[in-house]
Amino acid sequence: MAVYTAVDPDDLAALVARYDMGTVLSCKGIAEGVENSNFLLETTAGRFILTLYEKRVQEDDLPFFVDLLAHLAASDCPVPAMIRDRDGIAIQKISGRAACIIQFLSGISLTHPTVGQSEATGAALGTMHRALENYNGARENSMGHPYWLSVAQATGDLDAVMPGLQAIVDDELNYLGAHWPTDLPAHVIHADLFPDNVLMLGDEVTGLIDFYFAATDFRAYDVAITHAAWTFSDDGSTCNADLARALMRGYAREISLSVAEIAALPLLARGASLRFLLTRAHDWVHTPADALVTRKDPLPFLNRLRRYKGADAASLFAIA
Ligand SMILES: Nc1ncnc2c1ncn2[C@@H]1O[C@H](COP(=O)(O)OP(=O)(O)O)[C@@H](O)[C@H]1O
Ligand SMILES: N[C@@H](CCOP(=O)(O)O)C(=O)O
Repeated sequence: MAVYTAVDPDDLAALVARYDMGTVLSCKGIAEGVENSNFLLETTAGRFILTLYEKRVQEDDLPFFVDLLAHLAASDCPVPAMIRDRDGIAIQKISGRAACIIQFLSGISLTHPTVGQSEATGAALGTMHRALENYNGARENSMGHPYWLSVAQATGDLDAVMPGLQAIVDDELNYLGAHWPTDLPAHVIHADLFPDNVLMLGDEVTGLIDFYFAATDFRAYDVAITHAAWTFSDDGSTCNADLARALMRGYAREISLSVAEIAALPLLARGASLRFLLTRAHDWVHTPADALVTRKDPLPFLNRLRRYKGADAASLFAIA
């Protein structure tokens, strides 16, 4: 369960009173997620999500996220609104944290997607990218190479996760630093489209959520992240070719990646694997003992990294 910060009932009642959403009936911590504190808030007007922003979300970035979600909703993407109070304010404060009340979307967070769900998600990612091609907003990727370096330089953390991990990560950082592309098509991307951030009913995508890592980066990097997140066994050792083809097929219905983008996918997927390996490794060592959260195992992303380094990695991105 991800609840790092508790909410006082009187403070919550005062917050809800700022909105036209009746009065509080219940507010329960949500089991999924690792980044922010999330609550299912029920009022006499319905269900909402209350999110308190924790360490990796900067308060200054919140207006960008409010605008991004409004842009995507206006482009018919199934994203939740960050709801404004009677004074037009979406970004609030509670328990000393920046917080938002967010539209509740129906659908189920997936753990083990089917081929049909993978294809639908590829298409939803492509539709979202088309909606973002001409979006004016921009945000530097706070989870990009400088962040990777900062985690790798935190003495002892990586070898505390697994002896020898530091050397593997250092080698990979050197390789990716020397070979990372510079001129692929870029715009704001989701950058964390894991199965638990896609709500689905059957094969229909009913919600794309959790945009708090959204940033300006290569669209093909978003495809690589989604590939890494959706198409592997739990331990990260095996890529399921059916899920991978379905994801790529769905995306290709909406966007034709260029030859250069397709060629870059294995390398970008190595970067994606390193990014989640490093954030998970950092959290493995540093998550407070009293936080109500289930830490995520970093090592399945080391296994993905190994798979994407394989000589046949390009075949993992085939469409048919
Ligand atoms: N707008 C929403 N509608 C319905 N459920 C949501 C919504 N936002 C979050 N959730 C639920 O809360 C869980 C955690 O949210 P998420 O944003 O992924 O957390 P974190 O910010 O920690 O990454 C999701 O897996 C989902 O079950
Ligand atoms: N998706 C990332 C970290 C964020 O997880 P979330 O469940 O809070 O969206 C990972 O799996 O490492």
